[in-house]
Amino acid sequence: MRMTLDSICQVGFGVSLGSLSPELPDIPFAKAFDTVNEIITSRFFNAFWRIEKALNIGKEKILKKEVGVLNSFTANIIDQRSLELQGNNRSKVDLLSRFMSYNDDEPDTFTDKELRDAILNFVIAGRDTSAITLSWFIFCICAHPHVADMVFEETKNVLGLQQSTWGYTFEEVAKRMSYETISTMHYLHAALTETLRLYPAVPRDGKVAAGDDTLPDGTRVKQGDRVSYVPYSMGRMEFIWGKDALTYNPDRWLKDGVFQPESPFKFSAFQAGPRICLGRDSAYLQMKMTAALLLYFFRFCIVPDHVVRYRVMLVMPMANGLFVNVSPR
Ligand code: HEM
Repeated sequence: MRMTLDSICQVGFGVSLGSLSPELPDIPFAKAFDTVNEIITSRFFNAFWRIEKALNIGKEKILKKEVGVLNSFTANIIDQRSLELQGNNRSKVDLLSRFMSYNDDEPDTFTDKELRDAILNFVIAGRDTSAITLSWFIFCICAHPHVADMVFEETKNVLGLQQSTWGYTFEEVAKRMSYETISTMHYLHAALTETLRLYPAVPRDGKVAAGDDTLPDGTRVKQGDRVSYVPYSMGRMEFIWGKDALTYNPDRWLKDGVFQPESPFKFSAFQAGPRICLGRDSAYLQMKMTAALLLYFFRFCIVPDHVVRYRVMLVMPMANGLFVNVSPR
């Protein structure tokens, strides 16, 4: 979570949070973000949240305070960036700067509130999803150590490294990674995709019908009806994936060693259609770089008796975290 938070803050709005620095500092923004996420999810199970909100009591009181922390964090970034842009400092290439540059051509294209929502949207879209997927990936390779060995071999071959990892630093290996080298790591791509099939970071996604419609199977939907699709269930259905639907098998995605994508209407972890995840390629890039580095240098093994369970939220984290023993290769 710290790594993906630092990464999305840098790419999204050019801010270096440093939450992954060696002392692992408490970041108030990250804490507030988690609390807000959790309380908003709990509203689904609490019929009285509107009353609590009106009276400013219980969790709703905490929510109000933590939303204040998020708002002042984002307001500071927007103010700072406005000053830089007024001073004609256009060196930043982050997403927020790009949104704000639209206001140059047409003032007020985006209000500060819309910019704030864009920032938070990128954090929620980019932080938990990739971090959770990497946790489930480590879980899967612990259960299937031959997959970790295959990723090690692929990383070694694609990046031109030696069998023995001792001669290299993390930085040296990371520097050999580029769009080109990463895009030829087909086995790792398959192993991550297989993880998302069985453990989709967004396990269920709800929609509200904008108008009356009929689904392909003839089901009538009225305007305002809620419809959900459930990638978690779809990823485990035998009639979609075959008899071995419950088996973790990256090879199902490969033909002659080359990754074969499936229709997003079959593999729905990133949604499908015009509103498909905008960050999919960026997520794969980040997850592949991280996974390749980790599996090149280390072996992972789940701590004996540690119970791994999912937790039902908007995303699908592990209820008790993932405790692993890590040893050098
Ligand atoms: C494993 C990682 C990821 C998964 C599984 C994932 C999944 C999804 C899903 C299911 C949606 C559709 C949500 C909905 O409309 O109901 C979505 C939308 C979106 N995602 Fe991702 N995502 C991931 C990573 C990222 C990253 C890293 C970013 C940003 C850099 C990102 C940016 C977005 C954005 C902006 C949307 C909204 C697109 C739109 O509404 O047009 N995602 N993602």
